[in-house]
Formats: sequence, structure tokens, C-alpha cells
Amino acid sequence: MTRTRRIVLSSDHAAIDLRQTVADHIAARGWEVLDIGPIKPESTPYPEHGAAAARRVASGDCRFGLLFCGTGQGIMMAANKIDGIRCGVCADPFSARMIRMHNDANMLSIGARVVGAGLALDIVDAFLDAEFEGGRHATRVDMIRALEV
Ligand SMILES: O=C(CO)[C@H](O)[C@H](O)COP(=O)(O)O
Repeated sequence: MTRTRRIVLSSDHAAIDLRQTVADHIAARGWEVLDIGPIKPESTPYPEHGAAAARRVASGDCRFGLLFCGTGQGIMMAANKIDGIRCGVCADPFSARMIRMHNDANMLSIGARVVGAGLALDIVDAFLDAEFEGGRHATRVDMIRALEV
């Protein structure tokens, strides 16, 4: 497992502002931020951005990935196509905590058209502050991994 403190962030056009707000927040918390854009507000397809960020996590270059689009759903679907990625969409801190504790999620996706910035920061903090519990959950996560091959 990678020991890096680097987190990759990406989004489509619908979530640029939220992505940058979250980037500033986690940088202030001491994480190394790799923000791979986009920067321009023009329409841009979320599958490209989700996959690019997911590859950074799957390769071990980044410990976690944070994704953003209008609903969080499409970019999550793209990320989960990359082997080794477990990404969930969260609109509440409880779910964000649980996808770390039970599912060992390595990516989190948030819908910028669903949650406001204040709640999004709470969701991100819940995700980053939680630890995988292992035990019975490790068996189940191993079963997810086995579906990849
Ligand atoms: O949420 C999304 C994908 O799940 C996208 O952000 C959304 O579909 C983009 O829509 P539009 O092109 O109308 O801005």
C-alpha cells in the first residue's frame, strides 16, 4: 500500500469551484494536493477526468482521490472501471466515513449540484479521518477485488 499523503482531485465543468474549495481545505489540513483540473469552465466529459484521477490512485502515486461532477455519479462510474478503485458517491458524512471503514474506499465522489460547499467539506473530512476496520470487511473487500480478474 502506498504511504503517500498525496490526494488527486478532478472534476468536470460542473464542479470546478467546489473542487478548488476542497483542494484549499485539504491542503490546509496538511495533505499534498494534486489537482489535475480542468481549469477552464468549458463543457468537458467526466469519464476522462474520472479515469485520469483513478489511474493516479490505482498506480499508488496518490493515496486517495476526490472526484466531483454535477451529481457525483457519472465520474464515480468512470473511476470504478479502473482496477483497484473503490469509489462511492456521498452526500452525507456518515456514508463517507463508512465507505472508508467498511469498504476501504480509495476514492470519494461528490455532486456539486447536490451538496453545498460546507457540507462537502464535512463529507471530505469524514472520509479522510476514517480508517478501514479490516476483519470481516477485509474478506468482503477481497471479494470485490476478485471480481476484477
Ligand atoms: O453530473 C454529471 C455526470 O453524472 C455531469 O456533471 C452532468 O451530466 C453534466 O451536465 P451538463 O453537460 O448539462 O452540464
